[in-house]
Parts: sequence; C-alpha cells; structure tokens
Amino acid sequence: MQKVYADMPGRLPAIDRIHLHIKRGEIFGIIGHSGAGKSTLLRCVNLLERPTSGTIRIDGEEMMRLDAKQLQAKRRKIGMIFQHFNLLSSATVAENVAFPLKLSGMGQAKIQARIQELLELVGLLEHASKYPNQLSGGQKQRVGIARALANHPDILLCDEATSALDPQTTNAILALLLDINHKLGITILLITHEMQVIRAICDRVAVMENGLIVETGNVLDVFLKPQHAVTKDFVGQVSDFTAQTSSAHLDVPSNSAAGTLIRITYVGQQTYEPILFEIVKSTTVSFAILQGTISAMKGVPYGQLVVRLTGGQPGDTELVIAKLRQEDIDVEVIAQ
Ligand SMILES: Nc1ncnc2c1ncn2[C@@H]1O[C@H](COP(=O)(O)OP(=O)(O)OP(=O)(O)O)[C@@H](O)[C@H]1O
Repeated sequence: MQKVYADMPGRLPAIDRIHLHIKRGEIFGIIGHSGAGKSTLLRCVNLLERPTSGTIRIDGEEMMRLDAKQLQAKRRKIGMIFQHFNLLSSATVAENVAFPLKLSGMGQAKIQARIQELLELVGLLEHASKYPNQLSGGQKQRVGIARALANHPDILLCDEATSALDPQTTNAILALLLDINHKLGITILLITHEMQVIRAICDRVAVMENGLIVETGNVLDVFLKPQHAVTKDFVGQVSDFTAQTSSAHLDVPSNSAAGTLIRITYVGQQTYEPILFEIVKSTTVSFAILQGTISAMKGVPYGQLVVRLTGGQPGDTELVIAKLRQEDIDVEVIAQ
C-alpha cells in the first residue's frame, strides 16, 4: 500500500510498500518518530485517508470497493480513539457516549442501558452527567474509549491515545485497553512514539521510518534482538541495557580483558532461577556479572546479563555456554 498526499508532489510518499497482516484479537503496535507515517497508515485502515495504491482488506472485505453506505456500516465496527480525545465539549459524558448509538439508529431505552454498560466498563459511572472540562485527561480518554466501543466494534484504532497523559494515567489507560482486549476479544491497532506503550500491551510491533516499515515482529523478539538502528534507538528508550553488539560499547574495566564475554537472555520463569550459578558451579570456570537487568513485557518477566567467564579447564567455557543453551537460554558471545 502507498499514500502520496495530493499537495506533496515531488516529495516522498507519506507511506510506501506497506504489507501488514494483523491477526484477529491481537494488540498490534506501530512505532516511529514524528513524520514516519504512522497516522497516515492508521487512517488508511478505516479510509479516513484513501491509499493512492494498494488494498485494505478487513475480514476478507475490500474496503476500497465499498460504497458510501457500506463503508459507513463497516466504520461502525471500527472504533477510534485520539490523542486529544475529540469529545464534544457541550455534551455530557453520557451524551458523548450516546452519540454513535444515536447515529446507528438505536432506540432511547437501549441507548440508556448501553451507556450504563459502557461507563461501568471504563469506570466512569458516577461521572455520567459531567462535562469534558470537568474531567481529568485520563477520564476524558475513558469517555473516548467508551464512545469508541459503543457499537461493539471488532477493531479499535488508537491514535497516540496516551501521548497527552502523565505516566501514571498512561499506565491506567493501557491497563484498560488490555482489559478490553481480553474481555471483548477486540483487535487493537495502535500508533505511538513511546516504546514503553509497546512493551506494556502489544503482542507484535512494526517500526516505521520515512514511510516504510523497517522492522516487524513479536514484541519480545524485537526487544531482545532489535535489528534496525531506529528499533535499537527505541528499545534503548526503555532499557537499562542497550542492544550493543560489541564489547567496545560496554562499560567493562580495561583490566578485565581476559576470558569470554557473553550476553545471556532469560525469559519467563527462567528469570528467577539460579541457572547460571548452578551450571558454572559444575565446572572450574569463574564468572563476573558486568551488567544486568530484569524487566517485564506484557506481564512476562525477562532479563539480560552480561557476564565474563574466566579460568577453567580447556573447553569448560564452551561447556557452560552449551549447557545454558540446553536450558533454552539465549546466549550471545560478545567477545572472546
Ligand atoms: N494531510 C496531509 N497533507 C499533506 N501531507 C501530509 C498530510 N498528513 C501527513 N502528511 C505528511 O506525511 C508524512 C507522514 O505524516 P504522518 O502524520 O502520517 O506521520 P506520523 O508518524 O504520524 O507523525 P506524527 O507522530 O508527527 O503525527 C509527513 O511528511 C507529513 O508531513
């Protein structure tokens, strides 16, 4: 898929060569710096922007082939939330949520019942008759979410939904999105420039630069083995360790040059087990931990250690590495 804006002749396409398949029920994140093309890509999904070439298929249906009425019906099944919430300031919370329900022709009694359900889901029942300017940013986004979910969409598009919020409120909104994904099975496609948003709730991620997707994969893989420079930069935002690949970048004392330098990556339960210690103990090798972190990705703990292995009988270092790998631990030899 490609999008060239009409008023940008001679310039690069806003997005180009996009091939993306998003699975039903997953939370998919698109990350990129300002101008990378994230908003354009997101807005192409529900045809708020029409791609210049290519197709968008949702549930097997080609969006570009729908007539106006069919498109309207399809859009009801695609909710959207925004960075600046886009609420009607002269309408109460309940009226904001009622808006899409009225558009879809629902009767008054049903609308009232649905508003109750939605406000309960987002934790705003007691604020139903307040106006947006009486709410905090987080509460406004909850109204945005309730409104987006009003017509039972299959897909929720999130356009920098937490970028205007403080870190604590961001976490609460991300937790709500995760909860909605679990409870309703709704597919979430979000764009962000914050890697911590990706780490907190996404299953898969695509990294964009200059209108192109430069890297895509499972969040865990992308975090632990970022390939592209932009991805490494984003991963560095949220990691205590950075994805250095050579010992030259590590803060290693110069008098510790001997031995083998390895990076060990643990995921899940392994993170809490003394596997390295147990394996080294069975040999004559010594080890020193030079860097280490433990973090969590969508609730799954993961950790990395940079370790120098020294001494031992010939072949012992190789044995330690082989045994670690047998335990399904990822080992990268950084320097020997
Ligand atoms: N309506 C428009 N008309 C012309 N050019 C546009 C339009 N919208 C976006 N662009 C251009 O397309 C490119 C991609 O912009 P886009 O807003 O999709 O990126 P983004 O990654 O979402 O950035 P940001 O995070 O700053 O919103 C930019 O060069 C931008 O100037």
